[in-house]
Amino acid sequence: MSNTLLEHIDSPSDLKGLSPSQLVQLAEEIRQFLIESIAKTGGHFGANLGVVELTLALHKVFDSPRDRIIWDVGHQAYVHKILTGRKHLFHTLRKYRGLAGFPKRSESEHDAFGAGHASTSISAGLGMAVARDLKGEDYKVICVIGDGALTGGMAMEALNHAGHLGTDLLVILNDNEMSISENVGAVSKYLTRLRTDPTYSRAKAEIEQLLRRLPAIGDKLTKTLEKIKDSMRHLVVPGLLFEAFGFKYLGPVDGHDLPLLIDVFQQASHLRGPVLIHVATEKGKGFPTAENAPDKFHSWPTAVKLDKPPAYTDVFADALIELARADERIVAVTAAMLPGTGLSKFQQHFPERCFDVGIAEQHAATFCAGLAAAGMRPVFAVYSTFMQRAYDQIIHDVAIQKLPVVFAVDRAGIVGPDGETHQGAFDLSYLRAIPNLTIMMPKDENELRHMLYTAFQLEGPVAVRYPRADGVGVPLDDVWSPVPVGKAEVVVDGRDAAIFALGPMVQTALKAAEAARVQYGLSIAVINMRFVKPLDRSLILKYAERMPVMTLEDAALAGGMGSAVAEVLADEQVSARLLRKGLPDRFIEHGGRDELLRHLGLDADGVIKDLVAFLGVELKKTSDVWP
Ligand SMILES: Cc1ncc(C[n+]2csc(CCOP(=O)(O)OP(=O)(O)O)c2C)c(N)n1
Ligand SMILES: CC(=O)[C@@H](O)[C@H](O)COP(=O)(O)O
Ligand SMILES: [Mg+2]
Repeated sequence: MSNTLLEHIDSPSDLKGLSPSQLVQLAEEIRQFLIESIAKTGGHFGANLGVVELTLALHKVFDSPRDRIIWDVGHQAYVHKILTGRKHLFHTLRKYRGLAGFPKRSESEHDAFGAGHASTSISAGLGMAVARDLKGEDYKVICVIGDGALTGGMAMEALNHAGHLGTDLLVILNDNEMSISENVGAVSKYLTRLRTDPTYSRAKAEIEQLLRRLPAIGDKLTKTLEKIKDSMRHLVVPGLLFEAFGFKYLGPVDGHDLPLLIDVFQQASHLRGPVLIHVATEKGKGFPTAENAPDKFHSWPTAVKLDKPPAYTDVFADALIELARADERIVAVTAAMLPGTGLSKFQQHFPERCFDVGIAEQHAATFCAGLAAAGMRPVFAVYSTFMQRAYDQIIHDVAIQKLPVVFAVDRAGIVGPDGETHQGAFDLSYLRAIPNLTIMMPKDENELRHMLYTAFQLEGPVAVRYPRADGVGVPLDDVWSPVPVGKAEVVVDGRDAAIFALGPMVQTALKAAEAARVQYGLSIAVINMRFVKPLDRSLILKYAERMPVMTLEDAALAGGMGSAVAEVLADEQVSARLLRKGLPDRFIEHGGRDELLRHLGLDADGVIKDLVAFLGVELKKTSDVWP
């Protein structure tokens, strides 16, 4: 479809001259652009289709970048990026060195605040508003937050503080009644009532009756009255929750009626103090398949490859179902990530033993502590990056009390296209310091099953971490066998050097060791670490006292498994040669997982290069063959 208007939009100022009907046409062109582009690149889909009109109205009424527009989570900021001079980059969306999938201050002056994790926009916006006031500056701060992100406690903390300060702040609540799955919680129910409150519809009928009794009025006045009536909705059905927080509440407003949105945003721009506009939108708007299944189209669906090994997430879910069948104490908890963690499947089997708490990781962790304290065996399935939100709860509520909570840490290590905010880089570093915690990572999908089984046998908190990746295709045992706690596994013995590898890095180490044998005649031992806490200290010493040692992990070097090994050598006063390989001390940008691992030297080629350089001997390369 030729984008006649869209082709001429390179900055928000290009919107200023467009008529309401042209804006409506532009909305459709943008929708078509999104569908065609995301179908090719992948990425977040439903949320962006749902905010086409909202974003156009924002950039029509407000003056970015002078006025700050902050996107909560930021997965719905593609239209914002299209309107702010980046539409020509969309073929590089979430690709290495391409357009980021979330707002990024380094990418554009229009990206007022970076995002990726939910519920941060109001806090950030309030900070900017207070800075504006302190500096005597004059601009608007607008926070766009979804109904899902509003279930995050941080959003409530910020609403509370904003109401206390009373400064000028505009919050646009983009309510599509969806998180990734259907939204949950009392707030969500409240919002639905606001959208459908019978009080409103009764009052609306009374107003219509009154209008009908007025002397004949022109069509235009009726339309204007219609708009005023709709936007007067707040007088009839006040958003009591938001009014209690000190916000003026406007809405709910039809989030796909572009002229109405422009009217309401213009009205709101003259109001002082904190204002919340409740906008009702449809996730996936304009793409019927997504409208009918918004959870399936949160991200553009990836093609299912039938002949590939199962993903770690699926192996986890299937194993948990088997274990839960045998132990009714097992309950599963997620923070709004039912599909991503595989718990949707668990929920189908055990609906009464599966809890989606909303985007509330802190609550989820302590909710699990309470479940465990009362005799259940909870598992909190959570992405490594999102578990960062629950750090104090893991210490204060779970570990100090040595409660048997299993943390199924998915997306551990490099995740890829979601970039800096989502890489699961830090869980080893932040978990390892916590006493009473057991931390393990399987070398393949079969060992994941046994580790999960073992986790539920332990009388204390356990973290089992696994990557956003497919398994290696090993057969899955049909009997459980407990993994000996704190014991590593010698996969291949060797005499010239030893690679202590963690998780799927064991497969990488095996490839590198075999190549080193073929190309250089080296004999390299490969050890499957299995546990980062407790470590297999005796095995580490056995090798480190006899040969150079490399550690290999898909995790931050600072505080990771390699650091743990170094601590053992230091504690035991062993002067050994140790090379640690893992994620460097910087945030890792977006790109494909394997591509990023390659750039980081964490693929087999990178390992053998570093190993040869580390061993330092003039090695005679006998072959270029890669086994
Ligand atoms: C702290 C945190 N937990 C989980 C997620 C994963 N996540 C990304 S988008 C999303 C749902 C957001 O729902 P909403 O705010 O309503 O936005 P919508 O997609 O409906 O536009 C979730 C749970 C996240 N980004 N941050
Ligand atoms: C925006 C967000 O945080 C989620 O949508 C996340 O991108 C999902 O990641 P996965 O694709 O790994 O499930
Ligand atoms: Mg939503």
